[in-house]
Amino acid sequence: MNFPAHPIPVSVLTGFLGSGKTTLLNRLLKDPALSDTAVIINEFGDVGIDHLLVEQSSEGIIELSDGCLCCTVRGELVDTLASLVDRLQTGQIKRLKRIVIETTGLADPAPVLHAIMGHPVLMQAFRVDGVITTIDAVNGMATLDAHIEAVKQAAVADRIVVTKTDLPAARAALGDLRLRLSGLNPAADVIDVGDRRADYATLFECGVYNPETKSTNVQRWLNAEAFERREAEGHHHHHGGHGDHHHHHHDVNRHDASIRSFSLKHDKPVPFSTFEMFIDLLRSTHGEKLLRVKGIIEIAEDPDRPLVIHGVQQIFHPPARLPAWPEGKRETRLVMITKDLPENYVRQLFDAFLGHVQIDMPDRMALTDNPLAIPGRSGSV
Ligand SMILES: Nc1nc2c(ncn2[C@@H]2O[C@H](COP(=O)(O)OP(=O)(O)OP(=O)(O)O)[C@@H](O)[C@H]2O)c(=O)[nH]1
Repeated sequence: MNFPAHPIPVSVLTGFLGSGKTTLLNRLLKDPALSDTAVIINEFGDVGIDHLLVEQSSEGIIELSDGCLCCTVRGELVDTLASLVDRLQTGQIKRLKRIVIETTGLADPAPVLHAIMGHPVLMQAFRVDGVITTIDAVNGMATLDAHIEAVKQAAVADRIVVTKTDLPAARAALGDLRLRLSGLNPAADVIDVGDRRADYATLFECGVYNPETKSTNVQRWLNAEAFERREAEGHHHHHGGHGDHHHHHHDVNRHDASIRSFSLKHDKPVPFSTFEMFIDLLRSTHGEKLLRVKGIIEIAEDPDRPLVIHGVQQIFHPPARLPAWPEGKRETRLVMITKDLPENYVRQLFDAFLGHVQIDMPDRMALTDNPLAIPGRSGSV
């Protein structure tokens, strides 16, 4: 199989049943920037596939009137992606600039990301650009309360689009919903569907590196600053006398207690093997709890070219190198969204590996020899 000159970006559009995925996508597809885009409806054989697009795609892949391509998944997502590459190579498809995969409302987006990130062949042809999640402003709070899938969809997103904000019933809940979403996932840009920013430029090109233009945008991809801002605000609430607001914040987030989002920093170069051991240990012991991990790492052996890591549960993209450090500080930064895995636990493990010795934590040697020595390993985390 010959691969496209540059990996084709894949965007995953997710969101609970009826939250407005198809409505948003149909609007976006009118933008000429999304011409030569293939749309895959990820059916998973359950419910609610979108009739409009499916009807149009009875041949599997067709040209839409605006020049977009559209296909539907009838079998495995992997087969569909592989066949797209085939058709590109045999000239059946002339150009394919992007793929958008719309998941069903009940799906956990992780398996969709795994289909690309974890496949040795596909990951050379495609790159995960980002996850866009729609949340309905009217029903969003109740949906998040009742369905952990909806919470996960919001937690793994790079962009969250709040839909149905035009409805009068949305107004009362909007403030709390936005607060809750930024509590779940501080790094995701939360955009109102009626906002001019709910467009191609904001929702796509979320990746850290665009091989076509050779441009990097770490700030936009990692958005570690959002965690720092939140930490600063949390501190302010504790000490600044804004007790009511703080209480309110907790109240809004009380249902999401199992989800944690936090950032880790380190200001010295890290030997590659040390960092690798840290990630390997974390994913082998708690992989399914790592909803999303992104990071930029200063590796001791090659400190001028930062290592980029990107994981969804146990599956990590093969680590990539950026040609140089982006603007701003040179330091290791990781952002993590976890489920049932406390921040303190991960932080202590990180510190143990990176050499901050703590009295009540086994050091790196002890942890590598015996992972059972990690506090919480036996299920208490
Ligand atoms: N007023 C209003 N209605 C919307 C908006 N977005 C979607 N809807 C309506 O909500 C309903 C569901 O929208 P869809 O776009 O089909 O939602 P979906 O997430 O694709 O739904 P499933 O594929 O069933 O999961 C439709 O009746 C839409 O017209 C919005 O921003 N405002």
